[in-house]
Amino acid sequence: MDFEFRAQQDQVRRSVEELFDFQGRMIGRGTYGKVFKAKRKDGTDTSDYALKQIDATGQSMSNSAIREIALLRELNHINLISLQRVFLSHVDRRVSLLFDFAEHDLWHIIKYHRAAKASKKTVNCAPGMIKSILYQILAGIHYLHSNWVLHRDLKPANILLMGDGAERGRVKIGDMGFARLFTSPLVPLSKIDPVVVTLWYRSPELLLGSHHHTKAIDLWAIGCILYELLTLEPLFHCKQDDIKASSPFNRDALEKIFQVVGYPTDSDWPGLKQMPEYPRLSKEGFRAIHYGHCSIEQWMKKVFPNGHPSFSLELMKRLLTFDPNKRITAEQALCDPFFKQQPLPHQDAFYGMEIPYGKREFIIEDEEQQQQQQQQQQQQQQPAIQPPHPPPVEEPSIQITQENCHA
Ligand SMILES: Cc1ccc(-n2nc(C(C)(C)C)cc2NC(=O)NCCCNC(=O)OC(C)(C)C)cc1
Repeated sequence: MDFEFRAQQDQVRRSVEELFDFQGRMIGRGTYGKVFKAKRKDGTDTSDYALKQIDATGQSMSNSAIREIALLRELNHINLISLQRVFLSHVDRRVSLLFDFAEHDLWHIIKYHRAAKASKKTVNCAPGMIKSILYQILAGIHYLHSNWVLHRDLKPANILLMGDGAERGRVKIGDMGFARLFTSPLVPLSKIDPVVVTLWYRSPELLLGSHHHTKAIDLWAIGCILYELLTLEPLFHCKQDDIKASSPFNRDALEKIFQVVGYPTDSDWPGLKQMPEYPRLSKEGFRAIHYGHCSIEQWMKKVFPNGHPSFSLELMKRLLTFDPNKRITAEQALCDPFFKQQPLPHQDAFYGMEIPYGKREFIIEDEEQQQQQQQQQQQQQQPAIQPPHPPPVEEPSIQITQENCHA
């Protein structure tokens, strides 16, 4: 080791604590460690950052930190969260990753609209909001897939949206990892932590034991997210299976999928009979005749008898296609006529509307205050009335450019 060089480096290297203010501003946590809302101390820039502190004590933690750094430093797309800096502290063996900060995410946005719907409060959303969000998710996933990176865990909590500022209403796809149970089991996990291992976005091939993660698995999840944005209900809402579920087969999730999409015929999905868990389907009593009348058309007609401006049945059917080999790709989806119809997908998903969603709340560490925080969150189920925002600056909507859409 070049001790002189090391000593010299230690002199100039500024620790993350010296450069950033983040104490007491925890906004997320998981098995990896914690996420703080951070701001530069020297005021050179006033923007907020998400500081992810990984306790790289265990071997697995440092491996995942290395994987996250190695992956993210290779990726660069406006619809993916970006890694700004890495801080290694030898003293406390801690790795700190600095990301751009996203004020909102689809888990909180959907939760807000569900609470508003339940309390009969109307919330005015811009008509093109869902189309813009869907387009931006597809653009980010298309970039990932063209770099042979799969997401594997797309769900609302991993779809972040930038708040007011230069990137207002821009989708940033992230991966928040697994949640760790800190709080008392009193409050159901799905109420306090958006990041829950859930089966709701899992494709039929995974539920039937496929061992290969493919790009098609991400597109299935996008189909489920689109449905949930439109109806505020998860499409395949099944009981939260315990995380340690041994076999991938989940009867509740498959039942839900068949009720909505129908039961796949041999011509729909020639590979069905080869799926590892296929024998369990007939063993557990699943029969095609039970779902004869079920189809997405019939299901969506029930949900939207008069149709919906931000909904394309064709695109949803192509996303929720049983056979992964027939499922639409992100590239094909970006070229769907839906995105060429008015309203065109705007680069600001919140264009033409005020942002009604609250800001991220700080998580208080110790136990007794935690109870207090949960009670506070329960009371705040009612959407808070937000201060008026200046109307958005006129911006060009996303043009369907060549790089996005290879027709
Ligand atoms: C081990 C590992 C963990 C995460 C990732 N990963 N992968 C991706 C892509 C490929 C989807 C862009 C992104 C990440 N990492 C993250 O998104 N890290 C979290 C970013 C900061 N956290 C954050 O913003 O959290 C709140 C609670 C404020 C929403 C990679 C590897």
